Amino acid sequence: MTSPDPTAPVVLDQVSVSIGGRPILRDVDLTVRSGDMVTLLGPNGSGKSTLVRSVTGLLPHTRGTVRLFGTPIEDFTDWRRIGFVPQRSSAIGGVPATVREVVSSGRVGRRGLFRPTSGADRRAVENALDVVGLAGRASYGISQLSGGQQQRVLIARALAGEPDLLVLDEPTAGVDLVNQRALADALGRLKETGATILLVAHEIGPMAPLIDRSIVMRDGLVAYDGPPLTQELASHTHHPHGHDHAHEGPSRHDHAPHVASPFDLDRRER
Ligand SMILES: Nc1ncnc2c1ncn2[C@@H]1O[C@H](COP(=O)(O)OP(=O)(O)OP(=O)(O)O)[C@@H](O)[C@H]1O
Repeated sequence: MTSPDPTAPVVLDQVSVSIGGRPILRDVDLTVRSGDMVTLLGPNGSGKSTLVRSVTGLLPHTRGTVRLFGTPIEDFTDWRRIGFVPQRSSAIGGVPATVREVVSSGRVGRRGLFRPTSGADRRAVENALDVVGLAGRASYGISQLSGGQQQRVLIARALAGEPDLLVLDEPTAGVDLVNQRALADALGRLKETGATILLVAHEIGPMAPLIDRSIVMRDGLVAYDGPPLTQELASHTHHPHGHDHAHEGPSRHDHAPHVASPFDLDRRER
């Protein structure tokens, strides 16, 4: 379900990505429209993380065009508009910082590196901590938190930047229902501000009512692009031909536990 709008938050036009000469994404066409929450589903290794890493500028594409808000990614500089929550990683536990410090680092793009924090910065940080339910733990060291709480810190960090586009890579993997509900709440509130959300997800759970559209990846191709799939539909339907494109019905979703990706504190360094 692509839109012709070239200024949409995310537009991929015939995008291919190869890693070490091996094709990982193949001729992907995709548009994420403004204000939509889109879930990216698909089996283990189908290319979901590769796609979001391309969209967030972490991984160069080898062919095609990636546009963010109408600008080819090579020329895109307004990174403060983009928030990214990487796959959960134990690496964050080793960061010697408090919860508030990590969340505040999400404001750097908004205020500039050496500018003093403003009232708006402090409010955004407190609000983000509140939304993920960690206001009471703001002065804790990151390593004192559980894995699910650390994931919420990363989400708060992205929320503090008040992004127009938030990209999350499996934020609910291994996260209990309480944390999943907190995340759904946070995303719902972000969505109300008009933000666009692209979410790689295995567990849809409490986020289901927020979802506008689902995309299913298979072998580096888009196998389905259409109305939201329920967890059940996504796991019981099958596209025998990987090359088949959107609008033909849902695809089988046989996700296995994810491959961890490195924790990237600053994706803007590239
Ligand atoms: N840095 C890398 N070097 C080599 N191969 C890679 C690299 N990153 C990803 N791949 C390969 O690309 C393919 C797609 O991986 P990707 O992580 O994008 O899939 P995914 O759909 O996100 O999977 P998962 O659900 O397990 O996270 C896999 O076969 C993976 O092994």
